[in-house]
Amino acid sequence: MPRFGLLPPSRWPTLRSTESVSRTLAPAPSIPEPPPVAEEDESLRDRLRRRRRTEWKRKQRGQTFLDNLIVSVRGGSGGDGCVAFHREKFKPFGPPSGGNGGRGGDVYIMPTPHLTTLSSIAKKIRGNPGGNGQGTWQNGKNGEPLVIRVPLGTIVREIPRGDSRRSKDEWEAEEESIEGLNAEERLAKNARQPLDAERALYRQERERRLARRQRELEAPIYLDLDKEMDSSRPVDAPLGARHREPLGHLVASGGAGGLGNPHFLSQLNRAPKFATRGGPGERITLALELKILADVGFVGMPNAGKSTLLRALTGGRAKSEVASYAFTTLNPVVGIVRVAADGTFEGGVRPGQVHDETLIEQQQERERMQRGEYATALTRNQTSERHAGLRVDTDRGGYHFDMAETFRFTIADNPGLISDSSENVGLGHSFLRSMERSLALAYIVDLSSPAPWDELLVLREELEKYQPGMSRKARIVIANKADLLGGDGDDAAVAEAKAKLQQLEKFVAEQLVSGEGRRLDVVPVSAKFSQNLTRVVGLMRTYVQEARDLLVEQAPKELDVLQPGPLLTAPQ
Ligand SMILES: Nc1nc2c(ncn2[C@@H]2O[C@H](COP(=O)(O)OP(=O)(O)OP(=O)(O)O)[C@@H](O)[C@H]2O)c(=O)[nH]1
Ligand SMILES: [Mg+2]
Repeated sequence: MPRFGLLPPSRWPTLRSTESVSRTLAPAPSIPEPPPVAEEDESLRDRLRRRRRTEWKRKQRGQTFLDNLIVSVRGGSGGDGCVAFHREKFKPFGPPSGGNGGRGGDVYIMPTPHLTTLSSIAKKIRGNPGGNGQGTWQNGKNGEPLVIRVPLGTIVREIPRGDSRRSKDEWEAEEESIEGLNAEERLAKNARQPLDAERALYRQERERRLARRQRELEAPIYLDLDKEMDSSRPVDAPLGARHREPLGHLVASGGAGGLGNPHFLSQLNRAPKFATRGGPGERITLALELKILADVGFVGMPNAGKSTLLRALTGGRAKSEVASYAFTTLNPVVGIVRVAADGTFEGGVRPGQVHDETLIEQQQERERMQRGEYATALTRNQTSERHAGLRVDTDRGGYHFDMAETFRFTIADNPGLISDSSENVGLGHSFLRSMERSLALAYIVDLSSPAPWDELLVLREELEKYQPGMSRKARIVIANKADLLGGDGDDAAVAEAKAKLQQLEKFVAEQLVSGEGRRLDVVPVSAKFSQNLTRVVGLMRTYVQEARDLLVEQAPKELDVLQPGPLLTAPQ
């Protein structure tokens, strides 16, 4: 409703007549047709639409996997000093007795193998504050150190000055807090007294900050945390010595504690009624980046069976979702392949195992539970001879691979790559970052599709678009779903399947080469029915072994340093 109260009635607007109303409702003059949208605009719009859909899909399932994170870290602030005077019977004016504040807690960063994602790390981390001082000369408690636990394979970088993602440092924050205040207000805000002790404290804090700025310029923090920190007790430690668990790398130290009022006792002031505040902790902004360390990375189109293969190779231990729709896998999943001396692997020890779609398997599991099969299954300490009454559960447990294992490597299942993934179509190709450090890549194609070789060209192109030269890491083409070919075993269908495989092999030999001009191996398998997987594991093992040997060869020879120099050699 318009408010006319403030206007004289002569200036009130007149109500519109019905005629004018009907005029406004008359059909609008026809708008000229917009010019036809250029084809490029159309494709751009299409790409944006797909990107939005991708992001929506990732959000819908919750962002449980995170491989890039910016955290702002602040050391704990020091506790404040206390103003107190000692009181005792028959001593009405005791000496000043305020305790000092405790030091703020330092913040450390430590890699741990128990995490696989950065999603559990808070974006703002603040160290524990030091306790305030109290009366009767009680000093405040020092803040407990805080350890930020990050997954193995995390790279920590300090964000440099001038980068917009960086949060303020101590000086900038202090400047901002006193902006627009006059000198008196500034003094009151900081409660700083022009005293010698106070000045000394201020100088100390200034020096600390200057040293930190210097360090920031000369050696910004860069940590490549791909090794677990050794927490074992040194063998030569004295008996009964206290063993401190490692805390990791120091990233932000806590602020100094404030001084209590006994510090300001002087000849002129016998009853100082002031103490100092604790100093603020260091502030730093860190960029964390997680690079998964999988030895072999899977690259394939959606629905090629990558997740099924991961489950088959790890004996169902790696839980990657399997379903018959595209983009089931949204984030990389890592699994471990354990191999015995005779070439058998953990996933292959139970013959006849079928790795079906996740929902179907869950349903089967539920039915098995309802039939009470788990209740009568053998536990790890029981054998079928001693407990003849119990049934041997062939599907679960019972077989322990630990004794037989002689070699292990990790494999990573990835979301599907499609043509134009580099333009953020599908799930994009940012997840390929996690494979940059893989020792080898495996192409997975669906052999039952009409032209599996076309998939290979797309995959190679997308890898190259992500990082030129990346496709040279590919060592093997796994032709999955071979069980769907060959019909019921009639000669014509088998001959057709063989011809298709030969065509694929020919294509690979002619078109694809990996690093050092090597030909890629082609292996037909059925991930669902665990067929021909021993061969795949054997080949992967050789790639991983070769790459690891190469790494050892290229690594700087640490032993050379230990060789005795001319001064250490025994006299002739
Ligand atoms: N017959 C047969 N079906 C298979 C085989 N491997 C996988 N499948 C089926 O193919 C479908 C897709 O399998 P997934 O393992 O989810 O495929 P993916 O490559 O991980 O797919 P995205 O995660 O979407 O990229 C599922 O229905 C599987 O049951 C196989 O060797 N034989
Ligand atoms: Mg998958």
